[in-house]
Amino acid sequence: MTWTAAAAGGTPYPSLSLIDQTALPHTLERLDVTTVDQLIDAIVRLVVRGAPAIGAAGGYGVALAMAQAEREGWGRDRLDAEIARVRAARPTAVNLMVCVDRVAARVDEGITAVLAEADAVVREDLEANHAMGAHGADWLLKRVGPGTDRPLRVLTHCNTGALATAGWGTALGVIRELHARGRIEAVYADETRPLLQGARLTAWELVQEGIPHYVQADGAAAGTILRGEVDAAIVGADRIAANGDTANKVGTVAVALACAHAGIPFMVAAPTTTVDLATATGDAIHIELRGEDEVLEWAGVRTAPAASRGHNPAFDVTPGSLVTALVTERGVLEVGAGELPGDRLK
Ligand SMILES: CSC[C@H]1O[C@H](OP(=O)(O)O)[C@H](O)[C@@H]1O
Repeated sequence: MTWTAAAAGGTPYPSLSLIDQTALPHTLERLDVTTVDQLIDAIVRLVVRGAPAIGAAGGYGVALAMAQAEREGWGRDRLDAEIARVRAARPTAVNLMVCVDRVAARVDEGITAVLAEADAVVREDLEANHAMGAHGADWLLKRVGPGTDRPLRVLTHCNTGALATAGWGTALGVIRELHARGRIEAVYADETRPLLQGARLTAWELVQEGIPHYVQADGAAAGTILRGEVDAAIVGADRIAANGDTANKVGTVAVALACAHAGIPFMVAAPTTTVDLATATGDAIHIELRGEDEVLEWAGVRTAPAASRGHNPAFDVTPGSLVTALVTERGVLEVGAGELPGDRLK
């Protein structure tokens, strides 16, 4: 995502340019937003998505609100209310709240300071992803096939790559690092119903990088794991509670349960901006319920009978006891073995 000041970009107003992830993998398009409403719509429609990416977009959203406030003559109360709307655009990924709060704290210093803080959020996330990739790869290579140089077969769920972050990725960042070290045999990418972030976005990123992979139905994941066809599962997170319970894309907890039964590592990779020590357990995490039509139709074509209702939680919570390894930019915690996020991660 890139910020363009009105003078520089030719747009009549300062704008935030976003890759439109709803158009991938077939077309690479950008959406330029200039208002708070347009940014919120882009977050809700998953034009921009992924916990760190919506956190970064939220940070720039503070600058967008300030520019709109100047154009439209808002007072400070209206500006604060509009920033709060950005903060609340999606409820589960704590990165959105953390990053908006961090950047909004500099509003009184003016838009240049706000943009500098939003840029810092992006820079730090990219640095965190590379650090996470190295920590995660180091841990996995010690744990799986120790003493051998055999490549790994890994499973991942949803999209946790450059599209979902400031770049490189979280779980997909670990996979990129393993590939760079010549240690990936194949990636099994869950398609990730209902919006297909895996089939559309993770597969697109893996193709860009030449990383061998298979797209599979979400329902195939447990069988793939129990048949011993993968060595580990690596997923992202949207909010990690103080006890290690982890909210992530719906379907993740099934992967964790299968890994536990098969005795293979279930790794969560997330920056410390995703750890929410103020939330004690996963029971307190607000799980976003999305529109019924996302599960009742595809590409605007109804797939279920007209009389059917849809149940569409966007996330589920994996108990910390099932998390073999939590990887952040600060290192690896073996949550399932009793190590907890706590202050060590802040
Ligand atoms: C790198 S965090 C990505 C995280 O966000 C995704 O959710 P969504 O596509 O709805 O934004 C999914 O839970 C991923 O693990």
